[in-house]
Amino acid sequence: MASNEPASVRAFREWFSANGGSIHEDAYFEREKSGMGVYAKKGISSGQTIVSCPISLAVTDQVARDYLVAVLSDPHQVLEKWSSRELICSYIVMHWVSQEVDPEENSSRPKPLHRPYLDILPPAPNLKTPLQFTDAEIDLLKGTNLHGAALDRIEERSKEWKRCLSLIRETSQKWADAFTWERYKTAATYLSSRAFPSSLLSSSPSLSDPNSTPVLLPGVDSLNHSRGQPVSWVVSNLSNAPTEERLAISLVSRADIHPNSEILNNYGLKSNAELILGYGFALPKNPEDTLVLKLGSSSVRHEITRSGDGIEEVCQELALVLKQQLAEESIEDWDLDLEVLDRFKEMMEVVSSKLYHAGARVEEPEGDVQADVRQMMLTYIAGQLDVSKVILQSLDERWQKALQVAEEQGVEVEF
Ligand SMILES: C[S@@+](CC[C@H](N)C(=O)[O-])C[C@H]1O[C@@H](n2cnc3c(N)ncnc32)[C@H](O)[C@@H]1O
Repeated sequence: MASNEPASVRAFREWFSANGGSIHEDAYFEREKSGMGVYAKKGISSGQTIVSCPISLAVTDQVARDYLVAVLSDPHQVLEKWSSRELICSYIVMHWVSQEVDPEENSSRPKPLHRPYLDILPPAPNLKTPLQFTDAEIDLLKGTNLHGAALDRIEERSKEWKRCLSLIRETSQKWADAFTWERYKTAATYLSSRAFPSSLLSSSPSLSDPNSTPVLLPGVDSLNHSRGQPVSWVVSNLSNAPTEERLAISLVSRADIHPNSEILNNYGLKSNAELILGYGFALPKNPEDTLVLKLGSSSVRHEITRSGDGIEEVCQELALVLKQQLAEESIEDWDLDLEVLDRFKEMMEVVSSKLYHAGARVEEPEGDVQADVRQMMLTYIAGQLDVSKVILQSLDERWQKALQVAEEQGVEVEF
């Protein structure tokens, strides 16, 4: 219960409410493997606000830029080119850097503002996205879509870190020494696993605005995810003054919450690949899983769903490729269909075999591989295999139909 909450949570609550935030009186934080979970002391009925964060407490790119402009030497032109992620990650890392290198209370430099918030976030060893994977863990993903995506993610973040580091170094070598890759990865993981789109802060909150930037909302981001959990976002005015600073974003539960049960959020419909890359967890039998297929050197990316959406598009692309290869030669439609299905099936046999091999490697209890990462990968690979079975089954059904068409035209197909 609240009185048994860790000291960091008590400090967070104090800071949060002193700055206009509020947490439902029957909600309490409990330490768990991934960080914190939020639970209900008593039943909480649908329609109640669970947590409300003033927009003035949000970590936005503007907050990050203002701080960096104040502490760095001559940053203006360079900061203009930084992405929202670079700004926010650097702002987060500077909390640890300034505490370590510049700890005196009376230092004239401005202090970053979100220390009590960062103190309740999961420590680096609890984070499990590919940014934290060991080389052995990354290697286990070979043969899956996630392998390339994980390597790309690491390379992108590493480039960002180096860019940020070089500006920090111009101000202080000591700061640069403390602005480590490990810390940047932790900040980037906080952002990928906890950020909300800035479009949520507008008067008509939306989760899908392409121009939106990532924003951290202390307290609101403390809830774990449950697929389909009914919640809503409400932008409200904390006082009568209609200024931006007085606005707050609240998470409202749209389901009754039972005593002692976890209070959950809904992060939206995400595949296990997205969940692993950004959040470091996977859901068993996730209905949002997709298998990504690309034909040869084609740049077209086909995402096949568990219900088989996307298969037809692969067949169409294969048919185009085949027609180009045949050039002037004419081919009956049923013959083209069978040829397409043959090629698709061959491709799927390779894909499935790579997935089976990846699964078998992950099951071997060897190497520098954490048990929870191993389990997460098995869940992911099982989902990939499920989709590949859906595809193979659909190809068989399509094969039968194409044969029937051939027969109706009096053709006997030889194998
Ligand atoms: C926005 S935070 C949620 C609160 C978090 N547990 C904390 O300590 O603050 C997202 C992180 O919580 C964990 N998480 C959320 N939902 C989860 C779920 N359904 N299963 C496993 N881990 C989950 C993951 O580590 C994820 O990166």
